[in-house]
Amino acid sequence: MLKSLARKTSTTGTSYLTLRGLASESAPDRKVAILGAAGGIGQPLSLLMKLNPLVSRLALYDIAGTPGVSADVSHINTRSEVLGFAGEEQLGKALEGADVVIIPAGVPRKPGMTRDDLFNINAGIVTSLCTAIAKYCPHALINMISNPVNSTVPIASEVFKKAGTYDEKRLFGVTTLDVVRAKTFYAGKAKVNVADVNVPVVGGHAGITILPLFSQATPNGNLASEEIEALTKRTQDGGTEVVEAKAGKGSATLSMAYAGAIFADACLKGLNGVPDVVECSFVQSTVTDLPFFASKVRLGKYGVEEVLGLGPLSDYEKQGLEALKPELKSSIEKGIKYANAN
Ligand SMILES: NC(=O)C1=CN([C@@H]2O[C@H](COP(=O)(O)OP(=O)(O)OC[C@H]3O[C@@H](n4cnc5c(N)ncnc54)[C@H](O)[C@@H]3O)[C@@H](O)[C@H]2O)C=CC1
Ligand SMILES: O=C([O-])CC(=O)C(=O)O
Repeated sequence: MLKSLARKTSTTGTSYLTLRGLASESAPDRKVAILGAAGGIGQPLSLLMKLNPLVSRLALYDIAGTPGVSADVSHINTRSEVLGFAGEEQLGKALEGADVVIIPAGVPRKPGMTRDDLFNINAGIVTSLCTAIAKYCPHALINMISNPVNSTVPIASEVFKKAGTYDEKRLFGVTTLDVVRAKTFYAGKAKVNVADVNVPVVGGHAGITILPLFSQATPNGNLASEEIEALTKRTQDGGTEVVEAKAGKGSATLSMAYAGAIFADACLKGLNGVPDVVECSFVQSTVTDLPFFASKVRLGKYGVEEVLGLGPLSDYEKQGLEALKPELKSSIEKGIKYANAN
């Protein structure tokens, strides 16, 4: 029986994903919309959000397939009411009143592709969805999963600016899967309990732009520098590892749904006034000279409460930081340029 699967999940160890399946009488009403809910990520993410007692209404939107997903998920005896919406004419209804909008809509990679190879298709999808968000729920917190995150988040910011609704505190690129992987790989190598591990991951969400800060990992595993380098590379290539293993059938979906559920849960806790909710996320930032950057973020009643600094870096991490900047800068600029040309 799914009685309690409470798990320690945050970078700081203060936030929990509680899958208790119990209605929470005292939690305020919160509507969560998932755009792309019939997809590989969307379906398990819909399930996990249905298990979250902080959600009172769950809107599942996709271009097709959502009536089935929502009928299925709606039979689960947890707090939230589930509604399915299919096709663009129902998008407004799916979004109206949403507190958090999670976006796993778009095409995934196949072997041999980079995340940037998804740009041409996903940029258009994200633009149309964000245009609707600006109209129907301009104050919602946006959790952007669609790749390439390093460009889709800047695209979303420009769409919102054009619509006059941009609030940098409410736009998040979901990089939680990088943290989830870094924790798992570190725990395996350091032989420590994975539930106790915290590792910040900063930068962006593609290849070398993913920079895990193992020098700050807790508990201290006393790993050799070659082990840290191998763990860094494995974290950076974690997505590709899954793409290759799936051999043409898509990219990470189940681990991504888990990561997306953790991040959305943290957003809801922040909105509800839970103190000290900290997760890594790709947000508008002044931590480096780049306009968007992933780092630890404190979540609050209005979204980002504080973007936290990087903390002390090892020489290896300092090199990694300098090495990632040109690629991240050009992905950000590509997104901004696209949004302004469309
Ligand atoms: N941020 C991250 O860490 C990760 C991001 N991703 C990204 O998430 C995205 C989705 O991946 P999967 O779920 O595996 O793909 P999928 O192809 O299984 O599902 C995508 C869903 O989006 C829907 N969709 C397409 N256009 C839409 C639109 N205009 N409005 C609403 N829905 C629309 C499709 O109908 C489909 O159901 C990909 O871009 C992938 O690269 C995947 C894993 C990790
Ligand atoms: O690798 C991909 O294309 C999907 C993704 O972003 C990840 O798994 O981190």
